[in-house]
Amino acid sequence: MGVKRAVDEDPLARLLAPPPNETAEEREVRLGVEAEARLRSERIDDQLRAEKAALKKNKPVKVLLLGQSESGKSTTLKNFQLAYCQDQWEAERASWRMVIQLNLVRGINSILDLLAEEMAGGAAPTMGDSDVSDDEGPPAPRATGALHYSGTHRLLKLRLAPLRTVQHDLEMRIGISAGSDVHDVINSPPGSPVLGSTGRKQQEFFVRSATSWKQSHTRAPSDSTNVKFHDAQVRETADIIAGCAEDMKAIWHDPVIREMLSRKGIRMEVTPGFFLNDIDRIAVRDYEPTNDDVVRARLRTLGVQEHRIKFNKGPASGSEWCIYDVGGSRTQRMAWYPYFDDCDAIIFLAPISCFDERLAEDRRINRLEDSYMLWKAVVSSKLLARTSIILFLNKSDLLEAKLRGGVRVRDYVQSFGDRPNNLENAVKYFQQHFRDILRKHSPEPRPFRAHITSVVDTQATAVTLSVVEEGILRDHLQRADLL
Ligand SMILES: Nc1nc2c(ncn2[C@@H]2O[C@H](COP(=O)(O)OP(=O)(O)OP(=O)(O)O)[C@@H](O)[C@H]2O)c(=O)[nH]1
Ligand SMILES: [Mg+2]
Repeated sequence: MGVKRAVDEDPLARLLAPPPNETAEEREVRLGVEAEARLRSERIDDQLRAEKAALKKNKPVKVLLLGQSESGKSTTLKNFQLAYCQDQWEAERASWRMVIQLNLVRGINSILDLLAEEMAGGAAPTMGDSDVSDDEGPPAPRATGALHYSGTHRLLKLRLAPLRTVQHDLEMRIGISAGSDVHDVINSPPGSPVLGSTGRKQQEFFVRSATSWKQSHTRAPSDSTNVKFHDAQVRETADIIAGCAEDMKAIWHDPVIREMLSRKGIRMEVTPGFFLNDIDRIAVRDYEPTNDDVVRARLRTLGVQEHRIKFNKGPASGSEWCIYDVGGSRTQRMAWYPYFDDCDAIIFLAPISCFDERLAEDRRINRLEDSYMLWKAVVSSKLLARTSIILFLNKSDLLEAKLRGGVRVRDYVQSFGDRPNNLENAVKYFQQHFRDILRKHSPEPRPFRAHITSVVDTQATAVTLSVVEEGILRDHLQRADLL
């Protein structure tokens, strides 16, 4: 009765209602037509749903690599590229030669700078007077006796002078290829806890574009004169570096120089990106970078660089990912914000070996404290409340080397207390701190996903990445209502 009244009252329903004098035969035909129409409509709905799902599925997975400078973001990206973009990796490998040569030459030039300063009677070579003195930590043992710099040091300094020009040429070549200015304002060579803060104008090198400096090496030569000139430059650089090999080794292994570095609290042997233990292999005329060299090469990132990776194997096979590698120094962090929107996952790199180091860009800030602070900002962000966050407690190899070398965590992190000073305890302690921050500050409860990493170890990192990829993809599909 109710339906009848509704049909009577609704003009559209009245129009579509079956005729009152419909015969049984007509009714059967009408019902058949209606059933077919319903089926067709359902098929169209299914198709639309499938298309929408495919669209969502094909939407690239957006991943941000975050963390302070030198935390290992670009190195993590290289692990993705090595695993999934092999052709491109092979094509670009040779172009990294310039960067690796530059890393090595910069390492030597940094030592020469310090030596020149010492020989000119600059900063006294004691830990107490060095830049490291403003680090928190144990009172510096006073080094006894002045260091004696001999004629050999003077001679080595002179004979290695051509490396200044080599550094400049390499920076120009990489920088010009990238079409950008080549110097940063920060006075710190890579990875060094101390170098560069003595007021010297040794500046860290970066290029603005992620790819153009590599393309210049891989693209077809357009002008044969230019190509000849370029090849001659490459040969000349390799010749000079090879010619300096013995002197580079001599200065690097010199006991007085080692003592000078040690008194300044500089541990170049555990400083990534200097290649000082590889002089024999790299300072040769026909040097070809290995995969490992490329992974370890240091080129500072400026701004935010987008890299697209189409996965052809592994758990994420078939999906396309957009990975953003960002510059991590304090002045660059404002540039991250626009990328938070619509971001599927963040891989947050926290270098746990840095508990006794300070930021190159602000010597008042302990690097571990800076990582805690950044982590807190990321996990407490409302904008990122639905973003998967994965923590890499990175540089665990360097942490182990430091602890084995006798550096005590409790001298820098008082609350570490009397726990045994080994890798296992230190990692557990730092990890717990990151977990506590997440529990306390995440706007919604979210799982704490952490991995202990050393991203220069590509084999171990490949295993970690496959676990990470699977998790990120699952979250991505869940977020798109596809699971
Ligand atoms: N031994 C060791 N070295 C590492 C590790 N992760 C990164 N490195 C080295 O640390 C240096 C800095 O790494 P990058 O990946 O360039 O750091 P980043 O986070 O991209 O730094 P910015 O671009 O300045 O923000 C490089 O020389 C790397 O080879 C690690 O787990 N162990
Ligand atoms: Mg980087």
